[in-house]
Amino acid sequence: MAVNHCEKIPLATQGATEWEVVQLPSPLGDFEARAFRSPTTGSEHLVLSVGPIRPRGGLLRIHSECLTGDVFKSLRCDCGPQLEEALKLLSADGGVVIYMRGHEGRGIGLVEKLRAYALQEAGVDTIDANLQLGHAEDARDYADAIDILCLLGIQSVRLITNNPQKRDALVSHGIEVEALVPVRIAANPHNERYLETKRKRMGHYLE
Ligand SMILES: Nc1nc2c(ncn2[C@@H]2O[C@H](COP(=O)(O)OP(=O)(O)OP(=O)(O)O)[C@@H](O)[C@H]2O)c(=O)[nH]1
Ligand SMILES: [Zn+2]
Repeated sequence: MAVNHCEKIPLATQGATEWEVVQLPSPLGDFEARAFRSPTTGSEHLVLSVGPIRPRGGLLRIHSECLTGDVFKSLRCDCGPQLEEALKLLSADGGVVIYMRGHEGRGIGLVEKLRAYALQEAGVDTIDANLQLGHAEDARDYADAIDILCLLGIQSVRLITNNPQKRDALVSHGIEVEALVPVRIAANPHNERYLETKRKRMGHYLE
C-alpha cells in the first residue's frame, strides 16, 4: 500500500534550514538551485528547477550521479546526454531535476563502479559484474529523493526516465507518477552492450 511520502521525513529536515535558493545560469538554461544535506545519509544533493514548482503534474528527473558520464562525458553509459536532455526539457517546459549524490555506480560508489567496469572489460555484463563483486544489481536508495519531494511540496509528477524501477520507488512512497517521459540517447559502440543489458535484463524502456 502506498504511504504518505511526508510522514517519515526526518525532523531535522522539516525546517529546511539549508534550503537557500540561488540562481544558476548555464549554457543549458537558467536554473534555480537548492542544495540538500540529508541528515540520514549525509549525502549532499542538488536540486535544479525552472519556473514555479508545481505540486502536481510537473516534469521531474531523479538523476543518479555518474561522475564519469556527467562530468567527463564517458561514452560507456548514457548518463551525460540524458542529464543534458532533461535540463533542456526543463528549460522548455519547467520542472525539477534532483541530482542524487550517493547514487554513483547505481549506489555502489565510484571505486566499485570502476571495478565493475574492469569485469565488463573481461566480458561480464553490468548486472553480473555487480553481483560478482558482492553488490545488489541496483543498490540505489530513494529515501532522500522522497524527502526532497516532500520539502518541495510535490505530490505528483511526469517522470523523465526509461527505468520502471524509478517509477515504482516513487509510487511505493506515495508519489503519483502521471506519466513516464522517455529520455533515449543514440547508442554508440562503447555503450551498446550496456544499453542492451538495461533493456533486456533491467526492463528499461529502450526499444
Ligand atoms: N554499477 C554500475 N553502475 C553503473 C554502470 N554504468 C553506469 N552506472 C551507474 O548507473 C547510474 C545510472 O543508472 P542507469 O541504469 O544508467 O539509468 P537509470 O538512472 O536507472 O535510468 P534512467 O532514468 O533511464 O537514466 C549512474 O549512477 C551510473 O554511475 C555500470 O556498469 N555498473
Ligand atoms: Zn553513467
